[in-house]
Amino acid sequence: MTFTERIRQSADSIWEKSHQHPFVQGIGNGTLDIEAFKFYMCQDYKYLIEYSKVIAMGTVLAKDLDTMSGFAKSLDETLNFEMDLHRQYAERLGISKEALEATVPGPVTLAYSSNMLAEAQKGSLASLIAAILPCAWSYYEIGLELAKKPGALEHEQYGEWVKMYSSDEFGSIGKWLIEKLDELAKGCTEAELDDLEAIFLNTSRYEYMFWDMAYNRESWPV
Ligand SMILES: Cc1ncc(C[n+]2csc(CCO)c2C)c(N)n1
Repeated sequence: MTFTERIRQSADSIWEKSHQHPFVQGIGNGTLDIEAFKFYMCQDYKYLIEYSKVIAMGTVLAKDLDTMSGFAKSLDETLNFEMDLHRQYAERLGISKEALEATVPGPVTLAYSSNMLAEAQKGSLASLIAAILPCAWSYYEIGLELAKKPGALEHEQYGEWVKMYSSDEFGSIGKWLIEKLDELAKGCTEAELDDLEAIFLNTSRYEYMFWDMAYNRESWPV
């Protein structure tokens, strides 16, 4: 079993809860309240800004040009492709560019992005990848699952979302990160692997919490 197969297996019960979450299911069958989706889009936009900074740190921590180049490509894709989806949705849903950018990150968004940045700052590329891998990987898994549902890809509101996250482009980012982490894991001690697994599990939990936060449109209590 590869290292990423091992951590995917230990995160299975968390990922299953994300797959079954009413927000995710609602995107797939088209019943999600559009107000929850708008809330999600705005929070996710702020999240992706911080995610982009983590990816940029990947280029700094990379030990070879190929890896630097992979992170640079992923940075470009996040800022100019994935975030374009959000900008287009915002326009269509009547959210101005200013309002999108002025979104105040809620507690889960802030905790999640701060945790990724903190793991990246520990200075090892393996920790950084363990902290971001569930993002790319779980969205691709969810995208592929939802794309199988009748009508999901053609849905007036959520079809574009399902199309983007089930696309080969997104799949290949996840696969690239999986390969990198498996390569790096070969040089790690068992204690280091346990640390990486814990980082991966925490991000998996935050992914679940992000769906839940969006579904409940949760912001600061005071
Ligand atoms: C909370 C949250 N988690 C994951 C993603 C998806 N995602 C983030 S970065 C990336 C890979 C390349 O850009 C993917 C697929 C998201 N949008 N929001």
